[in-house]
Amino acid sequence: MPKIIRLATGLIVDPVTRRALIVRKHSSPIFMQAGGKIEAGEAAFAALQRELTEEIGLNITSDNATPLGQFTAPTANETGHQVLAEVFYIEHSEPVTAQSEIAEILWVDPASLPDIAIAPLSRYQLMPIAARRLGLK
Ligand SMILES: Nc1nc2c([nH]c(=O)n2[C@@H]2O[C@H](COP(=O)(O)OP(=O)(O)OP(=O)(O)O)[C@@H](O)[C@H]2O)c(=O)[nH]1
Repeated sequence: MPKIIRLATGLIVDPVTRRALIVRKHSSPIFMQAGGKIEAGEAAFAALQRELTEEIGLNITSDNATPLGQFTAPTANETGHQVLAEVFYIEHSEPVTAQSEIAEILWVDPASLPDIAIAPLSRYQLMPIAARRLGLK
């Protein structure tokens, strides 16, 4: 049976520069959405608030995060497993800073991704949404 990992992730975009944010953790060579696992009994939005503060020092409220719904994709790091992600769209035009578990932050053109390893959820599902919403496609 494939394992399902429940995540809360942010599709964070800068509407001024028309770029989308992806991050890489020290533990992985693959770029992906900021966010992480939803803990038992935790609401998806609360999980995302906790993860974004921990990872990039970004504090979100329900006023600046719009739910996009649930998305599934193969996991980035473990073969044969799936992520089930609750995704929130967040417009943010201020600098963000990588906190302890994050090795790198990248603002990318979602319509023309750089030649780097990017998790399936980001590459095939969320970057196309960002590109459309930013008027790039
Ligand atoms: N955060 C995040 N994780 C993703 C994405 N796509 C994807 O396959 N994953 C996978 O989902 C899992 C999430 O783990 P995580 O390490 O981000 O979660 P976490 O912060 O709660 O980790 P922890 O268990 O070390 O506390 C990893 O296996 C990761 O590779 C994505 O876009 N964002």
